[in-house]
Amino acid sequence: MSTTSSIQTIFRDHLFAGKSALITGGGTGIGLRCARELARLGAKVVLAGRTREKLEQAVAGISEQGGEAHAVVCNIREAEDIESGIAESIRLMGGLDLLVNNAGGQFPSPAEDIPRKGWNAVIDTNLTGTFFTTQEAFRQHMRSHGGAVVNIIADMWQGFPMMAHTGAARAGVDNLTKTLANEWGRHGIRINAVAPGIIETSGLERYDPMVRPFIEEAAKNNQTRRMGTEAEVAAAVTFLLSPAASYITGVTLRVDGGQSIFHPLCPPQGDGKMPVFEDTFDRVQDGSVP
Ligand SMILES: CCCCC/C=C/C(=O)SCCNC(=O)CCNC(=O)[C@H](O)C(C)(C)COP(=O)(O)OP(=O)(O)OC[C@H]1O[C@@H](n2cnc3c(N)ncnc32)[C@H](O)[C@@H]1OP(=O)(O)O
Ligand SMILES: NC(=O)C1=CN([C@@H]2O[C@H](COP(=O)(O)OP(=O)(O)OC[C@H]3O[C@@H](n4cnc5c(N)ncnc54)[C@H](OP(=O)(O)O)[C@@H]3O)[C@@H](O)[C@H]2O)C=CC1
Repeated sequence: MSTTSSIQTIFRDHLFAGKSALITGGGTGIGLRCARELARLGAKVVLAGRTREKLEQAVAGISEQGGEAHAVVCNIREAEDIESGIAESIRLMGGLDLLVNNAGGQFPSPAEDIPRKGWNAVIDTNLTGTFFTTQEAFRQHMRSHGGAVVNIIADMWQGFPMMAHTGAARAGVDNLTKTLANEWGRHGIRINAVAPGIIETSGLERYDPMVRPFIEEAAKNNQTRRMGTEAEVAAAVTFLLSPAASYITGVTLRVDGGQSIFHPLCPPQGDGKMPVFEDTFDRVQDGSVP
């Protein structure tokens, strides 16, 4: 079974024909899933990240299925990388209509133990990197051509215990989403965000395995009683980038099964009756469906 042909999408063929999309952190996980869907719908895509090998593998998968994809090595913690990465993306695709600020990460730690270098790494990636990537996209292309941006943040609405750094950074991006939507609407630019709950991705595997039981327990605290899928996040991103969202800017869409509305008077119960939206490809690969 193929990678892009088997993805679940509710969107029509050629929806993004003629459009150019840059997805940071596009080599893996949520970013790659968004890139696959955008390419499947006709967009040219650039996948940006720090690891060339991962990017090239992802590009090959999309290209095999007839999508147009390119890899751009770019560390969003480095100003020069952002400037040259955006320029290279525009050169490769002939424009930059859509930007998904998905690159990010953090490590679990009690607040009292977070070292300054670790704090700075997380803020530089998730807040500062997101801001300057967006600013550079604006300066080099979107100011004169318009566009649509989606920022990926997180469920930090009640704070983010054990991840104070990323909670602060993502709350900053939520606010930036509103500021930039106000400042740049006059240039024909829409800016929205998606706040995932706990999503089963390659990213979770990068944490110490000792953390996994806590993540699995936490993932039951929503009305679906499970983790979300990459397809469920990508569907929200694709919608916000699409013309169907042409009257939506400055909002954050929560894709968390209701995790962020947890209420102690009515905690989630039962086995989870809501159907999942996912790619059969993922389960075929891991052997869980025949
Ligand atoms: C209930 C759970 C919900 C979870 C919801 C969210 C899930 C996700 O977002 S998963 C997707 C993202 N993936 C990740 O977050 C995992 C990857 N994380 C990282 O790569 C790191 O944590 C990073 C964000 C700090 C980036 O690392 P890197 O670029 O490699 O940065 P440095 O090596 O320069 O590290 C700088 C500095 O950061 C401190 N540090 C890094 N990791 C840890 C750690 N595990 N524990 C404590 N401190 C850490 C440390 O100070 C590092 O400096 P040095 O000690 O000099 O290396
Ligand atoms: N999975 C989840 O439960 C949740 C995830 N999120 C967020 O969603 C986004 C995607 O995560 P997910 O797909 O799960 O995990 P991944 O770890 O698979 O994705 C993160 C991507 O970001 C890239 N990246 C990290 N740092 C940088 C950097 N400095 N410059 C450029 N690229 C970078 C990584 O590639 P490389 O290391 O090669 O650069 C990787 O491709 C992240 O922002 C994550 O924090 C939010 C809430 C929940």
